[in-house]
Order: sequence, then structure tokens, then C-alpha cells
Amino acid sequence: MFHIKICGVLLKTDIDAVHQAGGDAVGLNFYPPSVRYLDPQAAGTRVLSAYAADCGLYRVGVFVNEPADSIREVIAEVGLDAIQLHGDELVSDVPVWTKLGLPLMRAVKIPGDKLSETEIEDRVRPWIDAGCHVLLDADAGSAHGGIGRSLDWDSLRDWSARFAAVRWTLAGGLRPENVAEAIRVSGARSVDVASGVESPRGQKSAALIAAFCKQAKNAFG
Ligand SMILES: O=C(O)c1ccccc1NCC(=O)[C@H](O)[C@H](O)COP(=O)(O)O
Repeated sequence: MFHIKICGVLLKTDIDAVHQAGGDAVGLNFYPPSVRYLDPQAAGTRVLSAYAADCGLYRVGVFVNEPADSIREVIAEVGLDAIQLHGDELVSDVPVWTKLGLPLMRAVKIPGDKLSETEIEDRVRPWIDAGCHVLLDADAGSAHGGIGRSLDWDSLRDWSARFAAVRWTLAGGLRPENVAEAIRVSGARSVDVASGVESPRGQKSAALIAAFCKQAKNAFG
């Protein structure tokens, strides 16, 4: 799907930074309470999304507990390549989102503690079986995501080694200083970051994006 996703871009300069650094996906956040929220009705959002596509970047729309009809409107308005479900959505509703015609990603929220392979597998398997790509993220409570909290990478390594056929993305608390270690320990082949490439919070830093992508690419080899 992608190797490096920079989530919560707000400006064309953020897109430039991702493109120049060698990232291959961006997250466009449509959750109103987020500091990274983009108004899907605003002309600037359509322009931003088109610009990302022109740069060859994969555009993932991030939604939290949004009805399928409203996601359909955002797709029509803005243009997206994939849908990321990041709230309390139910796996039984996957057929409804599948009808939207885009690849589905499910953020599976995992506690930061050590977990057994079975505990992780039990959380992700229903979504994988339903046809979703899973993004493993820290449990951010009512914020839902983007809070910079890390997972236990050792637990993920044990799970991913046992279920090697599963393609998944690591998120949660990644930063330029720890992403290489996170990839090495967990075995992830794909990473996602929001707050770890911002300074101040909510404002992407081209320097941090460049450093993050460099470290991740080196670690992927
Ligand atoms: O980023 C947000 O503000 C956000 C809010 C609500 C739901 C999801 C959100 N972000 C989705 C992402 O994919 C983030 O990159 C992911 O949660 C990791 O965030 P971080 O730990 O800050 O790198």
C-alpha cells in the first residue's frame, strides 16, 4: 500500500516536504476536533488533495465515526485513494464502506503494554478477514489518534513473525530518533506518523519530515 505515510498535512509546503523526503503517502484528516482537521467543503482542501496526487502521493482520508454517506461526499468533493477508519467503527459495517470503492484501512488501537501474539491477533484478525489493511496505533482514548504514544514493539515483532503474511502499518509515537529502532524491533514494513514530525504541535516541520523519512528508508533497506 505505502511505506511512509505522513498524517495530518495541512499545507502545500507539507506536501512538498513529504515528496522531497521520499514519503509515499499523506493523511488528510477529516475529524473536526483534531488539530490537523481539514474542512472537506473548503476549496483549499480540494486543491491540497489534487496537489498531493500530482506529486504522486497516496492520499488517505482519516475519518472517526463518520457515516458512510458523509465519507462518500468527501471522496466526491476532495478526491482520495484510501479510507482510514480511526474511531469506534464496527467490523460488521465493513460491507457498507466497501461499497465506497476505495481500499480500507482500519486503525486498531492497542494498549502500550506488553501483549501476547494472541491478544494482538484477536484484535486485528476480524478486520483483516474483512479485507482491511490494519494500522496498529496506540489507544488515544477520546482523542482517537495523533497523540504521540508508542506501542510495545517487542510484542508486535512476536505477533508479526508468527503471522508473517499479514501486511500492516506501525503508528503511534514514532519520531525521527526512534523510527529506525521501531522498524528494526517490530518488523514493520510500513510506518505512519503525525505528531512526531511537528514543531509546534499541529504544524509540520520539513526538517523533521526529512529526518523521519531518511531514517525510515535506511531501516527498510
Ligand atoms: O492525528 C490526529 O489528530 C488524529 C485524530 C483522530 C484520529 C486519528 C488521527 N490521526 C491518525 C493517524 O494516522 C496518526 O498518524 C496516528 O494516530 C499516529 O499519531 P502520532 O502518534 O502522533 O504519530
